[in-house]
Amino acid sequence: MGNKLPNELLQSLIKDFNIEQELFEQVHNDENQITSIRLNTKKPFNIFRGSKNIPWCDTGFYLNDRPAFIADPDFHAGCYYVQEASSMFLEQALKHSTNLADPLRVLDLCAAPGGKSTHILSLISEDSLLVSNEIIKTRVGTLADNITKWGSSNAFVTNNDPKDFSKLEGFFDVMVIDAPCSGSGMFRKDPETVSQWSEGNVQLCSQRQQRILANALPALKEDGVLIYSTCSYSKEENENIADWLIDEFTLESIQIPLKSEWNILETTSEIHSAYGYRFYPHLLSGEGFFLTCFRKKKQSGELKYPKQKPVIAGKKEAAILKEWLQSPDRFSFIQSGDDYLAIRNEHIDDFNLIKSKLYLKKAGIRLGAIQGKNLVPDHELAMSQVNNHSIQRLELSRDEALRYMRKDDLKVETDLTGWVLMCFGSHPLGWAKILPNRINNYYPKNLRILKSLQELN
Ligand SMILES: C[S@@+](CC[C@H](N)C(=O)[O-])C[C@H]1O[C@@H](n2cnc3c(N)ncnc32)[C@H](O)[C@@H]1O
Repeated sequence: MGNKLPNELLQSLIKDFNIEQELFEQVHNDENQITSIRLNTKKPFNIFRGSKNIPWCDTGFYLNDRPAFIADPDFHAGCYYVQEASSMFLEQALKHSTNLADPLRVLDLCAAPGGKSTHILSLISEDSLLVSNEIIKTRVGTLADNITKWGSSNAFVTNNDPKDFSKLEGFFDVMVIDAPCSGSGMFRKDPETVSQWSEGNVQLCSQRQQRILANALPALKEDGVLIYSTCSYSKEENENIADWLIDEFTLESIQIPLKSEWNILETTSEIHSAYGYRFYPHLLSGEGFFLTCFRKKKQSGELKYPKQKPVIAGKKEAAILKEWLQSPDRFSFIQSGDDYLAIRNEHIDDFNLIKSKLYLKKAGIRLGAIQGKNLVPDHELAMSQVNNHSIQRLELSRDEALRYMRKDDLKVETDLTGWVLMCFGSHPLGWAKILPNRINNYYPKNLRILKSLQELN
């Protein structure tokens, strides 16, 4: 049984949005949890039996029950992302506001742990760039790990305050701001949070949302698209923010076509009739969510690129690095400390610019360090969608895959020696160096599965 919902919130939802109180309260006492995942089309796998498509997301699926994801090697290989269904509506907003075939610069400003970022990466073209930012240092590592697992080569991960983005005036074509909020939309999933809700906190969140938006908006181009979302039901964090945005900035509201059977509610804000989209758990299979979308109508200042170029790998090093990529000519090799990064050629100037203005945690694909004439390959290269198909691969059973990711002693019959991609269902999990008498396991320590095999089975 969930906690009683805050009366002030209920009353405002009845008054402003005419919600059916009884059904809304009932669904918050329902103990059946919805589990949904989004597939990585670049890493196909046998999806769980009985999964049903989420109508507003081509790659989103509801699962019949909640499997132990940690015990599923496909999960660790980056074949899917476990994500709340309502928030996958981002796909409709992107499809209807932009041309996804164009090379776009996209900013996901409040990105950890990476649900929206991995979704964006599945939707944009390979020559588009995603800058995925998280302000909180302790959350940016998980964000980078999730993007590494997804395997895309066109993402940069930054760890900056939204105000730092004012240095990138007019840079982005699309800005996704999934803002920190009072979280009422998660009351059903996480009843513990009900007791933390207060009207005062809603006000604080609304002020913080305005600060974040005001700081970030200069970095959006003229005609660029802003997508703003929260997991709150409060009008102060949703429709009122839309009105405030139109008052403060020259923005035009974008309507997103809906199918009536989706049961998503279109709202309009009080002052400027900006469109908003509300998700209620008693009306659809998903948690509480709000999204609104705008086009910027005002010219931003012009951005100057720094003259200094990054350090490009020498010919000898490049020759070594090229061997590890499927289409090496699409990439430039950049030295970063002892390591080399593969950055898509079309993103080199952006890499240079962003590196000079922001704290860049990850960019492109980290290939590894060169020792003597050989590369010691990095985990990012193992997980990437662009590694060379001719790299040696060893297919593991589920049990072997779990042992490998636990970093247990592994004995597998194989004639392979040297660097090998340890795979499950043909998707790499990480590296091993196979010697005639033993296997050196290079699965990253920080990702190691800590549960015992018994607990995993
Ligand atoms: C709703 S969560 C983002 C979820 C993420 N977009 C996803 O889909 O996985 C909001 C994020 O905003 C970050 N955040 C908190 N305070 C912030 C601030 N003042 N400015 C920018 N981001 C902030 C939080 O750390 C959190 O990662």
